[in-house]
Amino acid sequence: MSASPLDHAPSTTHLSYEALTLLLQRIFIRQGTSESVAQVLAENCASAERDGAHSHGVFRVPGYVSTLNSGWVDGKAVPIVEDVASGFVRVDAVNGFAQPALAAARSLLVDKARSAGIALLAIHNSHHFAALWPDVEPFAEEGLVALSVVNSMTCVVPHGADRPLFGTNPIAFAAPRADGPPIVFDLATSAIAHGDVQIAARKGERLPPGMGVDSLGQPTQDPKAILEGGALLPFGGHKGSALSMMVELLAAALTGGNFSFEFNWSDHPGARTPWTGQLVILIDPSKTTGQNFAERSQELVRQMHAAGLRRLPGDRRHRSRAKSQEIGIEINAQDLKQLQELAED
Ligand SMILES: NC(=O)C1=CN([C@@H]2O[C@H](COP(=O)(O)OP(=O)(O)OC[C@H]3O[C@@H](n4cnc5c(N)ncnc54)[C@H](OP(=O)(O)O)[C@@H]3O)[C@@H](O)[C@H]2O)C=CC1
Ligand SMILES: O=C(O)C1=NCCCC1
Repeated sequence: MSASPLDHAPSTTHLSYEALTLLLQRIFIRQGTSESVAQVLAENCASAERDGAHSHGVFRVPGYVSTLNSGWVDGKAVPIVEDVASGFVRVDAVNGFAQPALAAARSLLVDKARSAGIALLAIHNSHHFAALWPDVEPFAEEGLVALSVVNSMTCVVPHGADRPLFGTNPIAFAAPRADGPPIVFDLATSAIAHGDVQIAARKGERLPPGMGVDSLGQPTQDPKAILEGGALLPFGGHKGSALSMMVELLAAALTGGNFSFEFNWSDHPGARTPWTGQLVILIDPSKTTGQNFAERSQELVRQMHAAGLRRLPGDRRHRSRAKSQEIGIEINAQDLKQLQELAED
């Protein structure tokens, strides 16, 4: 059999952050979003891929596309920002994505945090399909402490319960420090993110023990059994379960958004984005003790390293970011072809 030219085609390729963002922008516009929404989603998705956050990078694009095509989310929604009180901002995302809602409220929120010392943003009627750290990291780069929570869709069995109720409900935190990038962590309150279960299923890999149960409620390491009628478990038993419950309360009950179990997308085949809420809290640390917070957080990091810690949350992302900036963002050639097709569809 003679060799096909494809036999020699590279299996991966590298794109600059700008080129990937432009490609993603074209896809989102092509699939029915406004230019401004496309820009926010494209930057978010390209940042995730650049930082090696693969469960929420280009892997998510087909899900965005099928959701937009299903009519479940409004890709052209214009968020309504309400200045409700000295430290409170409320946004109705009008059935659009959460990140454009955050972008619309951002400058008002930062002004309030700087003047009152603390400010709270409650977003409802919103869809979040992404990693949460891009929502908080930029605030810490401006010297603010930021905390955000978002709830997702029912797929996690609360500790001690018989059936799924909670979402995978991530918590993201960012704080400035003196001699380095902000300290950032961003974690699902489930034992594993739903996206990582999908990726494992696609690759035919088994999961570590303790991540989920099958349709009979029995422990399983088979990602397909979790996705097809099974469910995830919270991380850390009752502790992760309590945090997940807190996320439901803060991201949904407090904002006016849906709990993870409250929306029904069955009339929209292809819909993948949870229709929930998001809370963001900003604190201006200069208003609290008068001490230099960034020096204090740097001291904590110094002591953690002195205690033998080799990896801070966020270190892996920053290594991936630095590599991507040097050689470009690595994209699987098949994925790139699919993205190009979606941009021209
Ligand atoms: N929109 C939504 O509804 C949802 C989004 N998600 C997203 O899924 C993503 C993945 O979540 P999850 O799987 O829980 O994340 P991980 O378990 O991979 O990582 C959680 C955090 O811990 C850090 N970390 C991981 N391993 C170590 C280690 N060995 N030492 C020190 N720090 C470590 C990570 O830093 P680093 O990044 O540097 O590895 C990260 O900040 C998140 O971005 C989350 O926002 C999840 C659920 C729902
Ligand atoms: O990975 C997850 O878990 C989720 N990510 C995006 C929104 C749905 C849940």
